[in-house]
Amino acid sequence: MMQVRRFANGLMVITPPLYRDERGCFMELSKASTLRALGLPDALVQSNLSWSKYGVLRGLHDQLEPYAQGKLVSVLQGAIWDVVVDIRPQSATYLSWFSFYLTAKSMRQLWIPKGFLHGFYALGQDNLVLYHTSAEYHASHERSVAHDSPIWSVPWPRYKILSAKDAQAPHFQP
Ligand SMILES: Cc1cn([C@H]2C[C@H](O)[C@@H](COP(=O)(O)OP(=O)(O)O[C@H]3O[C@@H](C)C(=O)[C@@H](O)[C@H]3O)O2)c(=O)[nH]c1=O
Repeated sequence: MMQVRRFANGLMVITPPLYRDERGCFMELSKASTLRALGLPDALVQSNLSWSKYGVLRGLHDQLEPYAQGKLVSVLQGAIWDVVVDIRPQSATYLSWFSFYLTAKSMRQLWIPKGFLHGFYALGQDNLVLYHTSAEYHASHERSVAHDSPIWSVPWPRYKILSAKDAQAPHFQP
């Protein structure tokens, strides 16, 4: 049975059923009718895969309207500490942050609705992250925000490897 844990309005951790047999196991990662039943957009129009070594911090990112993206995040190998910040001005949890351990072993998926900044810290040696998005990537609309903003004070590990873009990212202006 699928398990769903809901957090800030729309944010959820989904654990799809895992079918084991003598060969190994099987699971559905993304299915239109399941997404619809959960109230999520049933068209996830882009799939992305990133590989990160230990200590890589990607984020915090979002994409601006009209290309804002919901993201369904799964970890295929290794483990990440996933962090999201609610930047929906009308939300009861505006500017609050939430974090989740996602591992290949647990196969928990995180659904991040539009209106959240997203980032993660790679915990294993090899960390493969697959995520499906509800809108396509548009370089002109992507945004990087400083991960270490005093607004949310996320306790990131000290050791971190950032892209040049993320290292220079401006602080979020509420
Ligand atoms: C995200 C993305 C990047 N790219 C390109 C741009 C660049 O040359 C290269 C690496 O891009 P980035 O440095 O932005 O990759 P990365 O730092 O992994 O960006 C990702 O971070 C996580 C936290 C998210 O939430 C994603 O939405 C995305 O923003 O890949 C695409 O072609 N399509 C895409 O959808």
